[in-house]
Amino acid sequence: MTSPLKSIQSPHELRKLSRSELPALAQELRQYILNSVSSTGGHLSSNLGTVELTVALHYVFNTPDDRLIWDVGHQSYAHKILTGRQDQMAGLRQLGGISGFPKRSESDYDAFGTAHSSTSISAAAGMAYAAQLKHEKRIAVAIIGDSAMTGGMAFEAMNHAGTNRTLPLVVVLNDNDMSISPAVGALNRYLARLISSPFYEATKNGVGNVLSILPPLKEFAKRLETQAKGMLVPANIFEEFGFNYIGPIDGHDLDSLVPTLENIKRMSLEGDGPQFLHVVTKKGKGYPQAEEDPILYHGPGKFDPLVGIKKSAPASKPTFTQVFGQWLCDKAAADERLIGITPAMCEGSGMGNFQRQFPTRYHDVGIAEQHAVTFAGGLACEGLKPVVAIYSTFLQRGYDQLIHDIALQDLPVVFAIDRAGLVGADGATHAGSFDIAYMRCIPNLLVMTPSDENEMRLLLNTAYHSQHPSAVRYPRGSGTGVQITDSLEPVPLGKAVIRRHSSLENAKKIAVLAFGTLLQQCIATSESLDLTLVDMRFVKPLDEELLKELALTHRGFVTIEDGVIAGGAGSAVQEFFNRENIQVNLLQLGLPDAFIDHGDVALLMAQCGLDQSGIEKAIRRHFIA
Ligand SMILES: Cc1ncc(C[n+]2csc(CCOP(=O)(O)OP(=O)(O)O)c2C)c(N)n1
Ligand SMILES: CC(=O)[C@@H](O)[C@H](O)COP(=O)(O)O
Ligand SMILES: [Mg+2]
Repeated sequence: MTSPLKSIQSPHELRKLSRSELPALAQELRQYILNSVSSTGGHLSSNLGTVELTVALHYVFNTPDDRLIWDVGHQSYAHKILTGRQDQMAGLRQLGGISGFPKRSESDYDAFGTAHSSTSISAAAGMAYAAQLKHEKRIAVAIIGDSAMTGGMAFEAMNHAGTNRTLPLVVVLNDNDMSISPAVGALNRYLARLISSPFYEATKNGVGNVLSILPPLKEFAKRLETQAKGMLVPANIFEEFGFNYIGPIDGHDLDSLVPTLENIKRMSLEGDGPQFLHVVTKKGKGYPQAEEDPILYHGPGKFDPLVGIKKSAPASKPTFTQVFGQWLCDKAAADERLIGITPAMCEGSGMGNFQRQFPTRYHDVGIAEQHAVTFAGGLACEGLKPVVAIYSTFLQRGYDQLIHDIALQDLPVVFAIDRAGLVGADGATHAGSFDIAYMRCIPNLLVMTPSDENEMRLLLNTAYHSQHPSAVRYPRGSGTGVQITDSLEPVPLGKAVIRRHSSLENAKKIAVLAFGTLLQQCIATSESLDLTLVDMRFVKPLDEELLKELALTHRGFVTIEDGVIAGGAGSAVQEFFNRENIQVNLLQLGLPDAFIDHGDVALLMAQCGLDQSGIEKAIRRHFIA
């Protein structure tokens, strides 16, 4: 039997199929995704849940002329497979392979690069406005998840777009009642009410049933399939924002999806203004283990699909995230003022145990980093001790709040910044490359860079005991396996630690000033080249006394950090020496002024010259050659 999927190298082939052939294609596509992702790792449950929706969207809309913008984009594998990248899925998220998110440089069908949540409606609105202005008959479609809708940007976009009564914009809300964790917030409750309406109950058994619950409103028959609900019940929030709300409909039923989307397309082209389709899907659909546990299967590594993910024995070396989670619980047990906050990254930030042990002091605020930061500020004003656990890349979303609401008011909020440095498979959109540079320029904010997981715990204590806003940044993945203290005591603020003294004569001594875990990559080199090795611990405040002392006896300095060189810790050291009018020969090592794509972290760091041999080569080239 021919494989419909194999014959599809673009949506043009897809659109030649009859509607009755689509369910078989969807089933094959789902199996292909399961087989592919289980062998490469990647985002799974969200992709299994959007198979039919993706087929229907490319079947109905004239892509790539009609634009599809996938919010977050972690659910875009079916889209990638249907748009000519089926054979590239084997290289998903690997060095030189395709991205795990839509990427404009990868395909004409990837209308907008996504990965950070809640941007799709803004981008689609821009494209719709452009089509309107240029009198082009094209529609921009944003596909956004129920949790991504909790990102304020989504409503900023709807507020703006909703006033344009002829805008060719379509928003498809993919409502699976899940974020990575269970969905949270008032919006989630509101959506649940919309779904619990009799209208949806009826449509679950086919659109025809809808007629059975509606009075014989002949004059509306023409539009029943699409907006019956809006005619019969009070306007809902999306209609109040100026969108024509349709649904909710079953997001796995192609016999509902296709005709409804065809009607929406027609209304949009007829100038009926912004349309909002609410579809209900199941995260993990079609793979029982993922349906059962969509959290575990949100972003799995490689696994045997016949068996499912096997709970692995605890690793010999805990991850930085796990060490943070343990510290958080220990600190919370010792201090009832501690409040733990996550913007929708509970598991990823290691807060599962804290949530279970301290439910009243745990806040998952949804995908709302701006709110998370300022909410913490409010708590701090009232004498509580908020700890915001946040990925480096996602803190970028709350940058003004960090400056304006926290640092400017010198509020003692702790920022536990995970995924600092390169993150690997998620690539440039998720790299924590910029946090040292973007934080060290902020007055009052203390910036700490632990060199291992034990140091992280000590610096978290130091941050917690500080009267100022404080950030501790640490990388994704395992620590060094160092013995971890159970201390809850701080270390002296701003004090660096000399890990090794050079035995060379003063005129030949070189000091490596390590900020963070790259210190580990410098140990062997400092031995082989007889260097002084300093664990700087603090980017702000710098250990200025130590720097002055070292400048008296060392002919050269190397700074090293897993953040961008531009404006990073090395620049702080250079600025200090300049301010003190101390002439030094300083080599700054760190990430280049570039976006670093996805791939194995070790390979990427080697490419950046930040592995052991690269570091040694740079030092030799600068000081010894
Ligand atoms: C600004 C931002 N914060 C957090 C994340 C991490 N993140 C990725 S997917 C996801 C949940 C998305 O939920 P939803 O939009 O409902 O899509 P689903 O996974 O349910 O398909 C989160 C929190 C992100 N990508 N961007
Ligand atoms: C799509 C998204 O933003 C998250 O799922 C992210 O990929 C999680 O990253 P970690 O795997 O590092 O927790
Ligand atoms: Mg969801």
